[in-house]
Amino acid sequence: MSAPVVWSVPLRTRFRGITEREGMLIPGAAGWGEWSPFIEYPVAEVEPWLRCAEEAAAGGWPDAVRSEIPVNVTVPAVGPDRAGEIVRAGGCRTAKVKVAEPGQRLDDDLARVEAVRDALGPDGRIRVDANGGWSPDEAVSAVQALDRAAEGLEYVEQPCASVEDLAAVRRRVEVPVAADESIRRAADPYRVRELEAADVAVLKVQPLGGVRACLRIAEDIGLPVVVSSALESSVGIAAGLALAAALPELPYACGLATVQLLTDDPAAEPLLPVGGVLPVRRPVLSEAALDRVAAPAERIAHWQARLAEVTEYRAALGQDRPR
Ligand SMILES: O=C(O)CCC(=O)c1ccccc1C(=O)O
Ligand SMILES: [Mg+2]
Repeated sequence: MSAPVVWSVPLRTRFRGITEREGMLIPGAAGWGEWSPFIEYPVAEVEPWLRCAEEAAAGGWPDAVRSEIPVNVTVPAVGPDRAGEIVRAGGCRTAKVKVAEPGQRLDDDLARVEAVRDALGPDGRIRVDANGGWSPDEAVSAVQALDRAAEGLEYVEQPCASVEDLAAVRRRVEVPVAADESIRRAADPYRVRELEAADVAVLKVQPLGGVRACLRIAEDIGLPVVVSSALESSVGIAAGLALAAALPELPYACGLATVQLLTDDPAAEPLLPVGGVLPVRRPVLSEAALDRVAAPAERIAHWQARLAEVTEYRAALGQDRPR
């Protein structure tokens, strides 16, 4: 059995403030698992991300009930021309557009969404993701304006940061509301259900502790689920696909087409959509690709130290094995 590998690749365009994405690939009996928490996350928050990688490596994903997953193209907070190019290159019938980027204005979002509508044509679907960037009042007026610019929004993801504000906005707009950070970074993901704060649950397998853990949340939360990536390589995307494939119902396109945002990938055939869908499969890694994406020595040392930190954290909790 081979040892863990650390990969690092530049992004095609800056996304949530990052220009480079990196992580660790962990081998196991069932194949590779990906552990790629964001650099700034503290140890308690990155521990469930490791559980996801360990589950992928060890095996035990639930049975698939479908073999293809419809996906959205993800449009970062770029200018309108670039947004149109990304949508046309993606070949998807649904686009998710980032809005409320720090340092930008609503006019930038409106121009981006209009360009996405032009590129998609009248029957494509448009959703927007504000990553909690608006106050409730800002959210209400922005959502109404964006709904007009898009000629109809499918939903707005995480318009405000807190779950209480999400619930308040949901009562003031007609556009459906999706919860993302209110589930994956919340002490209690079920507050979304208690407060009736959302119409859609966005689930990401790494922050939520793996495919089986997410399947349980999906069963309990009582909302339609959109499986979305955390900007993983094809190895991590495969875990999201395993969840999307196992859900009894999948009424929306998933946010798993983000390998398009990376400049390279460790897989011989990266998980890029064809005709708006991704196949449900694990990628095969190639030696040549692993050489290209290999991280420099100081980043390997960083990830090894971080892994040791999680191991110590688990031991301190009296939990040296993952839950
Ligand atoms: O859902 C998608 O289309 C892509 C994934 C995505 O947007 C994302 C990727 C990394 C971190 C956060 C987010 C997010 O949904 O907020
Ligand atoms: Mg989101």
